[in-house]
Amino acid sequence: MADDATTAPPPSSSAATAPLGSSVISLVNRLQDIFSRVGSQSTIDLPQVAVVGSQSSGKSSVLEALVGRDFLPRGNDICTRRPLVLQLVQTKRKPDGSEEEYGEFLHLSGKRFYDFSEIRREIQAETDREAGGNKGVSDKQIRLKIFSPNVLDITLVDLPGITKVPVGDQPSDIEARIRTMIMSYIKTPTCLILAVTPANSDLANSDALQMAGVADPEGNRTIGVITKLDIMDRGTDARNLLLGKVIPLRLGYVGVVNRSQEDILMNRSIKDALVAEEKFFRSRPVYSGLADSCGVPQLAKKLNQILAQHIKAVLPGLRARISTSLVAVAKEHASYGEITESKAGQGALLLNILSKYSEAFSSMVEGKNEEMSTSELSGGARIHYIFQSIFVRSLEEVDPCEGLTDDDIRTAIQNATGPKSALFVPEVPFEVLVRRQISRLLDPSLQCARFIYDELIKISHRCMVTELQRFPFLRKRMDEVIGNFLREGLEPSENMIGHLIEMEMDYINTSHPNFIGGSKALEMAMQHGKSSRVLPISKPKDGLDSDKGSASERSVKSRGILARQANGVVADPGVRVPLDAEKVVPSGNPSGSSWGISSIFGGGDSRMAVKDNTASKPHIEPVNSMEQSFSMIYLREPPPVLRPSESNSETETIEITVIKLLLKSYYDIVRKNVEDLVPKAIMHFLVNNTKKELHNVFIKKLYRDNLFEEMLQEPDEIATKRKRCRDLLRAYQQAFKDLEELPLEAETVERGFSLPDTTGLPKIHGLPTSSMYSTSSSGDYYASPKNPKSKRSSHSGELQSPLHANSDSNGNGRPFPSGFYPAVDA
Ligand SMILES: Nc1nc2c(ncn2[C@@H]2O[C@H](COP(=O)(O)OP(=O)(O)OP(=O)(O)O)[C@@H](O)[C@H]2O)c(=O)[nH]1
Repeated sequence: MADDATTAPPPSSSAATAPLGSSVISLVNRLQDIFSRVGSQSTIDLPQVAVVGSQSSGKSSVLEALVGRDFLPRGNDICTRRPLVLQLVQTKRKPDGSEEEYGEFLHLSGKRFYDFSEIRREIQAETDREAGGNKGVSDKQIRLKIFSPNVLDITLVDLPGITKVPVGDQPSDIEARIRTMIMSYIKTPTCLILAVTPANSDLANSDALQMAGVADPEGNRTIGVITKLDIMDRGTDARNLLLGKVIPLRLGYVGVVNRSQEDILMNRSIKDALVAEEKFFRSRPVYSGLADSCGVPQLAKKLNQILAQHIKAVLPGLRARISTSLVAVAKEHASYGEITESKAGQGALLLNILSKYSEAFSSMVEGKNEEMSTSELSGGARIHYIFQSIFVRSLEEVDPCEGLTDDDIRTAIQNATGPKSALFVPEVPFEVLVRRQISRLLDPSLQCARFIYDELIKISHRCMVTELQRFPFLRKRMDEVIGNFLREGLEPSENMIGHLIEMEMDYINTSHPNFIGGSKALEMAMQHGKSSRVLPISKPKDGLDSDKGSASERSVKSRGILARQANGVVADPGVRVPLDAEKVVPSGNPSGSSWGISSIFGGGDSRMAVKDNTASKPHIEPVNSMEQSFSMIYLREPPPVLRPSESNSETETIEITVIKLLLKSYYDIVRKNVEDLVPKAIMHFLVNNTKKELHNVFIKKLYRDNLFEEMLQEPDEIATKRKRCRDLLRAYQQAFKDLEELPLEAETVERGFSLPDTTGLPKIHGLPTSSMYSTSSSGDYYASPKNPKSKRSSHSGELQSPLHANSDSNGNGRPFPSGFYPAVDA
């Protein structure tokens, strides 16, 4: 009975010899514990095991013996005709300690098979459904899961045997088909190959070894299994085969004796079969000294060692992963900081945050931020970009005469002369027009300040994002304070910009050394006029409007460029103004010492010269006034809206050109000033002032005893996160420590020692490892059990499976459920 078994002495040596389940299960369980503690779903992927061999070589029997269950259809007439993928899934023991083992097919998902003979029947039925009832073979898998707390999460694959001659419904190329199917499984580098060859056939003709040799030429994952040692020809034995003297195999061979067809018919249990197997080897002196190559438990041990080796190989990767996560969790934990209860502590914390924030703000503006982006411009670099690439460039692109048509200029000129016919190109229209153009600089300058303000707001949002996550109230208050402060800083910058533009508009400094001056402008306009007469189609380089160039051709070659016609009256083309402008206008610059509008045209002297000349201007009479009429003369009504004369005299063209030249020249001076001073004003009043004063402002507004509590208030969510993070951190630290110890354990398993603490099994001694997968052993597999007639060995049911652990996770010996391993009274 089950209880008897718990107290029973160690089982017979065959059952106790490092069963595949026990030692590796313990390792895997510890790993899974580690993963579950850190909340990770990941686990290690164990390699799958596939059995290959020719038909009826005993593949299913080997697999069954390893699993310890009767559930596969076996027999001379019953073949494996579809790949059976058998997934062993470890389940948790129930809280009351009882356990449940069952099978479930993928094609009947949800239906649990607690009776394993029913599983066998379903495999047969499902095979027939797909492959037909007459020996047909299909590569469509049957997927079966066995759930048990005593198994390892491992996948075993039972494959159809290789046949040469088609029988029943089998196609003519049956051999090639089966080989392709087998190869698709065993070529996977993580597949362990059990190459099964019956001892009563020639090893040199072994299909299993031939295929395994192709799939695994290095022999790193192939174990040779020799079955049917019991039915070899009398006088022959498999000693040389097992020693690898016939065909050497890196991982060696294991000879097994499975149940014969007769045993199956007589319902001989696996357990009895294993006992019989042990007896067989013990009774054959020829196999003495080959302990590690004989018997199903030895095969299980070999697999054990390979799995342990595999686990050991993946451990460094797992450790690296845990270590990476550990660092990330530690960082996150640090970001939540510690809870500060005392007033003094809170004050210090707040002060620290405010100072750090102000420093971070300055660093970002100055480009000294440690976490500077390499993918885009940020902080101060964006400010520079706004000044230079947006503001300055946009101003440079502005045409000083934009929005000013020749008509506008003409109107301005005519308006400025008032009721008189002006004698000169007046300064007034220039001033009016230049002011109008300067005023256009105000908007982009204010806009520039706004842009910088926006940038500073953005910078402020990027400061201490992670650190302030835990203090959303403080963050909100800080955002308010800095927002207000920046707005306050924007005002003086905008005022300053307003003043700068007003200053420029208020005093038009025509004595500026870079200003072209009236005389020069006139000279250039004259040259321009001349050249446009010579080359009427050529466009002036300076981009000045030359559309009146051809008009000047039509007009009289008046030299009286400074003389004005009456508004709206077409001058007599025959009348000449005997004024040589070149004489009037000095070619050099006007004396720089003379300030004021009057100096546009080169100072008092030239002005006088103009006056003198204009004094000799002849009286201009309209042509029609010469006609005498005796009838009443009616004047036509003046129109309500008067436009300037449409006449395009050369004089006017030159005047317009002069005005444009003056405008452009002066506008350039102002533009340079604005380009220079606006960024300076913004930097001074907004940017630098914020940098300098931010910390003080924070202290003034936020550092108040009565506000500490409120501002350092953490949302519940942060407290929860901190706690979760702390727990996780501890779990990771423990996991990391545990993982450091595991390779030693894996090594123990690999060497064939059972684990001292969890398996509850007797130790198997003396299994030196000569190579990676070496299984050479001096352990005496055949050592007689001390008490062969123990209660446990008297179970008439199936023997404890080598793939099953015989202990629970606490290391206490625990029998398998009586349902599966029924105990029969001795
Ligand atoms: N005497 C004896 N019979 C064995 C041994 N191994 C297998 N048999 C018998 O050989 C027959 C075929 O065994 P299976 O385990 O079904 O062989 P298989 O390789 O799975 O067969 P297929 O799936 O048809 O390829 C069965 O009757 C088994 O009882 C053995 O070691 N000794």
